[in-house]
Amino acid sequence: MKPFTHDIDWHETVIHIQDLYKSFGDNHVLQGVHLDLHRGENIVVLGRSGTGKSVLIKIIAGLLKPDSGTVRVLGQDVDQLDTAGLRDLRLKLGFCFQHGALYDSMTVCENLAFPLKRNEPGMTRAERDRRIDLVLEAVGLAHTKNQMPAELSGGQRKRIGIARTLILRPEIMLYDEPTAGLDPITCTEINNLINEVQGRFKTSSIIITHDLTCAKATGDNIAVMKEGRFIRQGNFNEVFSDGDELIREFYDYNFIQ
Ligand SMILES: Nc1ncnc2c1ncn2[C@@H]1O[C@H](COP(=O)(O)OP(=O)(O)OP(=O)(O)O)[C@@H](O)[C@H]1O
Repeated sequence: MKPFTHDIDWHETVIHIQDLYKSFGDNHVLQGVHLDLHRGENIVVLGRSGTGKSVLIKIIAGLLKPDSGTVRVLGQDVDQLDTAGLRDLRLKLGFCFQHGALYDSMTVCENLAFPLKRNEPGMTRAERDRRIDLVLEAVGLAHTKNQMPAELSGGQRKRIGIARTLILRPEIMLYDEPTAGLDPITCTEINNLINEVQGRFKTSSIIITHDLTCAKATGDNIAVMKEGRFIRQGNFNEVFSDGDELIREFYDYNFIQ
């Protein structure tokens, strides 16, 4: 299990979700979700395909409206925010998409400069270069600065994707299947990087995954979603205690290190 992270501030909740419901017609996707993410904490959300993990993330980012319930992010009720408020909030949320979402026609450096130019137009070139060097060093890929994404391995692309998210200094990281499609050694490297980011940048994170090894390595807490709600929450050992029939299915399709 992940060693206890001492930097978690259990008194400060950065995401508070209560009694969250969301349906699409007869498809009742979220049916009473509760979740508290504390400052500095990594929560892993485990759930099979189609259980509503992406819908939950979209509601947190204000991209989808819930039918009912409370969604408070960094002290603000998301459904009370106007367009400008939502834009400001989203700048504090760092999305790490499954496929890295890099621009293939730009170098690594240009990929990292792009969000800065768009969101921090007043920044000088020297400041931008410093910020780029810092995040590249943080993900261990300073030497790839002038390379094209096509020249990188899958694991390196993931790392650059994480660097590009970090460059805007988000308070909360949202990782969508960070280890999907990677070999076991690269998975371990990405899990370690997620923990390094947590320690170094003091981010709080929601990590969506099907990968139990990733859950065990990165989660301070694990929340297991089934049929629209979290059926188990706690640290890895609490959630995956022996003989729990409800979550046994996760062991059936995972190899756990
Ligand atoms: N905009 C939408 N309109 C209608 N139905 C939607 C919409 N978005 C999601 N759904 C439905 O909500 C359910 C949950 O989808 P969601 O994408 O959140 O699943 P998931 O848990 O993220 O799955 P996966 O692990 O495969 O990404 C699915 O049945 C999906 O069809």
